[in-house]
Amino acid sequence: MSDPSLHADVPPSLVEARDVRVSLQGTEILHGVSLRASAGEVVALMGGNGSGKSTFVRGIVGAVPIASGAIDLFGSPAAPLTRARLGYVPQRITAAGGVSATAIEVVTSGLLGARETAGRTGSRLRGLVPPHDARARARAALASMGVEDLAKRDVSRLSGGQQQRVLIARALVREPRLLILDEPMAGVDLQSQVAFAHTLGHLKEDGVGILVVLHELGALARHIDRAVVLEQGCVTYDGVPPKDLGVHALPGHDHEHPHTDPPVREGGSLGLEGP
Ligand SMILES: Nc1ncnc2c1ncn2[C@@H]1O[C@H](COP(=O)(O)OP(=O)(O)OP(=O)(O)O)[C@@H](O)[C@H]1O
Repeated sequence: MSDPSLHADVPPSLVEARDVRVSLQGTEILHGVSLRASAGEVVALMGGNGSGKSTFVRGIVGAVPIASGAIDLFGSPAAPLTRARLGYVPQRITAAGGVSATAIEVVTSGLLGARETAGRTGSRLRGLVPPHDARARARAALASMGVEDLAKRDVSRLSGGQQQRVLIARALVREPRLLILDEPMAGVDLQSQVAFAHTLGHLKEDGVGILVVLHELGALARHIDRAVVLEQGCVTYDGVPPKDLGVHALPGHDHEHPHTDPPVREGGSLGLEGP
């Protein structure tokens, strides 16, 4: 990494990926992707289906190996210990996985393995048992997602959108400095999206860095500082988020269905620049 003192105006990054390549089953999926997010910054990772968004965030969290390049988390090379400090909500998984568990149990489980649990510094049990205030923290996390009333419900019987909110609460309960969300709004109704946008605003004010995979900026638009667009495993845009545009404006989008979005501009421009 370059000497930060040489760039005093650039805030230190919570995540910095440089020239990341990932191959899956013999095919290179990411062809040198770079991205950074700093404290208090919300970065939207956008792009058409199959452009590599999930593969990239899975590379950051260590779910797929990177073939080359580098990923720093909290200023150090990514490693299991540094990865344990981030909050991650993967794309479209069911909360319970067939196991019967209440929403509050699912959220409390987010505190297991966390290295920064309050009150247990130095304990051999640190990270292996939930902290004493786990249930109160889990309830607060559920409340921040507007689903406190679901605390005692079996997650396997919740709707997809409700499960998604419980999973976001599970990531939030660790109070991570960096939150990585893969399409958190998928299957979530508009009212809940607006509630989550408020939560996101508070997290941002608290200095949390957020990397969020989105197809549309939607309810989160006003909190997004920067958009990074992937196309076929390459970054084709990194800058000011587009206003009122979503994946329809991206070059990789399949334009078979009718809609009223502005056309993609000629000459390699993505039509994503601000107004
Ligand atoms: N385990 C895997 N093995 C082989 N190829 C894979 C695997 N996972 C993903 N891919 C391929 O990698 C490419 C990128 O997939 P990825 O899921 O990262 O895209 P995405 O941008 O997240 O798409 P979407 O918007 O549909 O979620 C696709 O061509 C996909 O088929």
